[in-house]
Amino acid sequence: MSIPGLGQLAAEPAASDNKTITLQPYWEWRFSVTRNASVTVRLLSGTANREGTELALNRAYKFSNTKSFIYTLQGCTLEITGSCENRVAEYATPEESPLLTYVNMHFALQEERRKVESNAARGAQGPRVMICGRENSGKTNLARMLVGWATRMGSQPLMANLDPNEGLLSLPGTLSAAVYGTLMDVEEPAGGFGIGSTPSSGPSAVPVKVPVVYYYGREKVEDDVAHWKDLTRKLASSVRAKLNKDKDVRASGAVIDAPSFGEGKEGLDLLQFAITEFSVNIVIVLGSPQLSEDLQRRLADEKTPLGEPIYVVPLERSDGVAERDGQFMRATRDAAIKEFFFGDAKRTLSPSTQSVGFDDVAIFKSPDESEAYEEQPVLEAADISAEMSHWTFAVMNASVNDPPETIRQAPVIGFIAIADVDEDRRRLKVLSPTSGRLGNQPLVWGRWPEPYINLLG
Ligand SMILES: Nc1ncnc2c1ncn2[C@@H]1O[C@H](COP(=O)(O)OP(=O)(O)OP(=O)(O)O)[C@@H](O)[C@H]1O
Repeated sequence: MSIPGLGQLAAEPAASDNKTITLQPYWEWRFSVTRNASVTVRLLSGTANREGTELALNRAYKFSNTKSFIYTLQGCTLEITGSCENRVAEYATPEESPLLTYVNMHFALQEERRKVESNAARGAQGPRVMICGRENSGKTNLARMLVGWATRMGSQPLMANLDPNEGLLSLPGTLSAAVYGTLMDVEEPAGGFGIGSTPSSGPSAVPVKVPVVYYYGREKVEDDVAHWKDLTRKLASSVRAKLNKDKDVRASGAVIDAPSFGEGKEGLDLLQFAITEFSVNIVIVLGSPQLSEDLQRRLADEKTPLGEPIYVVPLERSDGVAERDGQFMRATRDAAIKEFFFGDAKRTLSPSTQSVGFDDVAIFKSPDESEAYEEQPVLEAADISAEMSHWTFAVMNASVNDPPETIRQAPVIGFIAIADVDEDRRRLKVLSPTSGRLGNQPLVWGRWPEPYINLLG
């Protein structure tokens, strides 16, 4: 797709020296940096944002293993140090940038929030917005921008992620939600579940957000639709409880990042299911006219439980959205898991390593695929084996004596990893963010993400 006015600057394969670039309002500096490289960005003048969060003047921000962009609404000068593919996206006027439509959307939402503020004590709710679109349409980015901008204006929206492929303040393979009453982290807005939910040994520059997390343990919604629907229902109910309990959050509403479904009937059914569960009243569709039309048709006569109509708003997909191949996604997952246990350059964590007897833990897994097709899959006790080495396990907020379905749908307290299995001595080496005993909590062994890294190696 070509956008009129977009200066097609050739991508620079690698810039290994310092350079200074000046961006006009609504221009973007797009960059892609590999796992083994890093790039440092410093804002020298003007204002600049990454996702919804402003960069501080003269502070060095370091990025690695990411494809992203820094944009400016007022114009800025950036100093770039390091090696990465990058380019400047120029627009002759702000109207030609998709960002302007996103900013306008934000102001429309802010206006809705302002309107309900005075009635929030009587149950009025701010907008519940779901962002839909195909793969790589920029959904997650837009969700983060809308939440970041709202936070900056004093709102406290909830953000929820229904796409198990990427974790929000959590590990991949989960569905989660959290209130954003404060800033996101410019360098890694996705990180933090381990730090937020467990005592950490390092200080955090950005206030901690404690998410509610459910464990799906698979990559795609299609892998186990019934389970995804159960967890989506659970997450929606947690979100509802939060909106009911806190009037500031209620006035701010929620932003929900939907999974990328195809345009077929099943995808539409699942989107409609999530829209109903979360009482969504604004559906943003990024770059997919067919999906917008189909949703518009389906939702035309629907109302939320508060009696509101459901609006479908088609928005343009930015041509800057980057393709991320399997290798890149795997590196991102590895980094998220490693960061959960060990922290990052800014916050080093010291996980504990415990030796635990086979009989002191209760591990559950879903039955094999073949059985799962026959009937609704439930959990079954798993025999401990060397195969479990290097996998992560969800620690569930349930008792080992609870029925399997209760365990499977319980909220997650945290994660542990099995570093080593000694079958002869019947002992496990367990890596945990905290030093407390594992206790009576059941552990669930998902099927994804697979262990790619040796966490102790
Ligand atoms: N304007 C842009 N310039 C450069 N990179 C961008 C831009 N917009 C988004 N990206 C990057 O493109 C990638 C995909 O974007 P994003 O995750 O928002 O898409 P998505 O639709 O949520 O993807 P998924 O298919 O995983 O659901 C991300 O790495 C994101 O940072």
